[in-house]
Amino acid sequence: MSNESDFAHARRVLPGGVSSPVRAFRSVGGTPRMLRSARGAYVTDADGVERVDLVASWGPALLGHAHPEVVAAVQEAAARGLSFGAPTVAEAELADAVIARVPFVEKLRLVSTGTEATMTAVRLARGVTGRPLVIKMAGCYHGHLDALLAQAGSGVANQALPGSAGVTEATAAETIVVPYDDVAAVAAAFDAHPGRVAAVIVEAAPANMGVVEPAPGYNAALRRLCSQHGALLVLDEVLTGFRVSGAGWWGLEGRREGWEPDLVTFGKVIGGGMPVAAVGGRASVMDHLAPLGPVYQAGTLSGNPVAVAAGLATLRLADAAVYAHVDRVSRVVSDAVSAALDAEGVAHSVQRAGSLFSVAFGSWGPSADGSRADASGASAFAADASVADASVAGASGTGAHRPDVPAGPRNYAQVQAQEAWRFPPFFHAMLDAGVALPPSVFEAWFLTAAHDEEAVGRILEALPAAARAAAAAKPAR
Ligand SMILES: Cc1ncc(COP(=O)(O)O)c(C=O)c1O
Ligand SMILES: NCC(=O)CCC(=O)O
Repeated sequence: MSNESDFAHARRVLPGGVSSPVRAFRSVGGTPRMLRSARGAYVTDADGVERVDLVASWGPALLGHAHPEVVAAVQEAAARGLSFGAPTVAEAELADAVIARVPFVEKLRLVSTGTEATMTAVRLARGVTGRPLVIKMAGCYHGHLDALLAQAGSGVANQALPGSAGVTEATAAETIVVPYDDVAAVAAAFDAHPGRVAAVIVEAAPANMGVVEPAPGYNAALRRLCSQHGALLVLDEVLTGFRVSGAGWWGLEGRREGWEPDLVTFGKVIGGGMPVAAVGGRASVMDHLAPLGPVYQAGTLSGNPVAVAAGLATLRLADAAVYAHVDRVSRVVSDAVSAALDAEGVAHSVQRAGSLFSVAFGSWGPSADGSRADASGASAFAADASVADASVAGASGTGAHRPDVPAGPRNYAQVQAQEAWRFPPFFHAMLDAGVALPPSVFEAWFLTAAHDEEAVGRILEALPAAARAAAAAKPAR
């Protein structure tokens, strides 16, 4: 067993040697490390090399890998049977746990992957409204369903694909893609298709084109536009849900601002490392799902008892101290990344949204009017002010001021224009020094409750050499 021989084996029998493209080292080069085990903040590869892990299974491992109490819950559930194909009380308990944290959710449908959750949300929105079209934002990833693969960020960004082969023109035509952070573009899309938009779907805080923190009032403006036009707002919290706070990104923003989506999707942390995801919302919307309503949705392994046990145990353990710790170590690591890059004169932006962060390479200065660099963004917020004016009384307006919007790329086009070629040498220097980052500049870095002083110390030690490698990088010719 070794990384090289195991990956050669995998490549013979799995396309690209992987079960999901983001795991391949396409954009950073080299051979993916074949993992043998994971515990706490560490992963061990087939060569027996242990590294500090900042992938965290792409988000689910909020508590760290193989938390003993989660593993015990899984073992106990497995001993009672792996799958029943019949309802269990644990599913209702998991729904209770979600509803307690995210009170606008009255009912939940459990599925196995985030993709299924967003697919179900889109079908439900179409079924409820009787309308065909969906508006999504360029650079937002919602899983690999046909309807939402256009300009999808994540692995699609790495492949430099506009979308995916195999998606029919008819399907693509039912998705309207607008730039992120551009309220006017959403308003224009509604105006161009009166009475035909079923839903706007947005990542609660985008983290698949790197992290882009929503500008203050952006999600609220989407809420108002959806209400004005009779469409549903689908807030995709697959990545942010139960990770950035106990009530996800909505808990950091929507609760304070007083808005709610019509549907919310969860994945990743809700399953604690096992395949659980969900779509939730008000009963009046959710009850359109079969068996109560006409929108069909099903799954042999949906609500799987072993997976649900992992999710329940994870949510029960994810208390305020866990979130405070993850917030703190994320800040320590992201500040250290920035300091290391500054020390080498590498222009960059650390992109933060709650405890999520990523690094974008390049320069983004505030524009002369104090807002930001690109003209399209400035016009977006002039439009947002008019949306606020037209909104229902009591809703919070955002205004055209943007001093609180961080500098850095704010949409997919800006993200893609960065000096992405600085990332591969940075990534490999970290890997060589014993720190595993997500193998793409477009992905968020994930800290966990298990990243203690020692693990964080190892990350900090690795950074100066990685920053030197980024400084020495040259663009491909
Ligand atoms: C915001 C968001 N939505 C949906 C998905 C799809 O989830 P899954 O990979 O479980 O299908 C992801 C996965 O990364 C995601 O980040
Ligand atoms: N941010 C993108 C993902 O988390 C996807 C993970 C995977 O497909 O393995």
